[in-house]
Amino acid sequence: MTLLQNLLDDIAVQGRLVQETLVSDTGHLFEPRPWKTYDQELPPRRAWEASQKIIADCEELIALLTPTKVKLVTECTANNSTVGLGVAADLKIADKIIENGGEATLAQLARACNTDEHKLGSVMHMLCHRHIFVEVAPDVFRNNRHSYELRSGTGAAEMMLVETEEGYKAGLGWLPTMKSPERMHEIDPAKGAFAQVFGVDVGVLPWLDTPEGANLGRKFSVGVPWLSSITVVATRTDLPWDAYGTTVCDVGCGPGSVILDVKKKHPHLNIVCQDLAPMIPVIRETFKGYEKSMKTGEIDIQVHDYFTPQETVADVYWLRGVVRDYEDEVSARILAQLIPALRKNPKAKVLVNELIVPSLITSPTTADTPASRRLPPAQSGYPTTCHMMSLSTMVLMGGKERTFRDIVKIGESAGLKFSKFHQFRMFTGTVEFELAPESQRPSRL
Ligand SMILES: C[S@@+](CC[C@H](N)C(=O)[O-])C[C@H]1O[C@@H](n2cnc3c(N)ncnc32)[C@H](O)[C@@H]1O
Repeated sequence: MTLLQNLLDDIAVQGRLVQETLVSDTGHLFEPRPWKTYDQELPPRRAWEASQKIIADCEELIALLTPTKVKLVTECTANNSTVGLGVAADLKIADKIIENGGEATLAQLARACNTDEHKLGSVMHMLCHRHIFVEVAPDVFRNNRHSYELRSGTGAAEMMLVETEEGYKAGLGWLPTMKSPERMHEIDPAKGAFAQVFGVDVGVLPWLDTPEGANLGRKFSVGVPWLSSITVVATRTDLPWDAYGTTVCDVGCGPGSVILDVKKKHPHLNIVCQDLAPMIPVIRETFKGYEKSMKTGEIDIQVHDYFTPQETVADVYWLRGVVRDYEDEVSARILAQLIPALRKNPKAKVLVNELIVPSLITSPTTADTPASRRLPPAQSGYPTTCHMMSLSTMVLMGGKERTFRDIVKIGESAGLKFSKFHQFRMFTGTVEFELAPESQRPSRL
């Protein structure tokens, strides 16, 4: 069978599976409201897996049915999708449609935005083709499920603007960084694409505190919580939090909001939040209202440098977005610092939560096999989004996004043993480790 036949057949099979699982809950792209199952909760695992296969196969089908020159032109002009989304976010098109009673003509929108009607039309028509907004009659627009999220108050528009403004600009520094003999191997954000383009010698985070960075800082403060909210449902749902024991230690916890969300869903858990001293007031702010739990020890906030031996004995050590900031040997040093505590509780698990960069291997014998059947199971969902996110975080924040195998290698060199991969119904995932037997640990540990 040809690739075309295989793709069409598989899409039909997986499509039936999604329909059978969701029954009458079939979603929409027209109404200005979320599809609860996919946008606010998580679809049943069976439906999610079938959806992933359909997405992978549809992407491959589109590549197959697109002439080469059209494919390349589409890819090299895809930045204009970013340009258009930036326009919609900045001009608050979603709000203007809502304020106009849920529907607006192009002329009304152009007037309300004080801009050129033809230019705005080019953006709106392009976005409608990408299923963000819907054109219900010639030059008459409404919000659909995706554009509705861009309304004020959600944080989505601010996150879009981080990427469509500073992220977009910083992207131009990626290739020069890759070609620079001095900086090509650097993961330090102060030497990365962002710093190159903005002409600074600091990473993006310290830059937020400068007068020039204040506007990005404002967008970050609203947009990043929105971004975190995407992964939080899978974080609290797609790990067997009830099976690990009673104490979770969040190492390098940041504001602590992620682990608080886990605690809310699994109230029996005691949580220990660890970060450096400057973060403690921020963590305390997150846990305002939980003073009683802090008194009983159910919630403990600790100053801890993760480059020093772990003293808190817990059942799970949760590290989210920590190892991505460092080179392999430094990441391994952080994980190895857990060993003294793991020795005291050898059943404890170490959970490394990151973007798990996907791969799509096509060998000569699988050239006609649909993409969905070639996707390895131990990697993030939404592979295309994961790749985009992975590049965008490295462009803006530096660091190193890794594959499943890369992360397992780091764990093993830290004296841990891989125990399980947890595929989240999301573009992040978790690699679970435990203490390796003494004989399998590197001799220095
Ligand atoms: C990328 S953030 C991740 C935060 C959090 N885990 C999350 O997912 O939102 C890394 C965190 O590690 C903290 N950190 C940096 N160096 C540290 C160190 N040596 N010891 C402990 N925490 C550290 C930072 O303050 C920051 O909160």
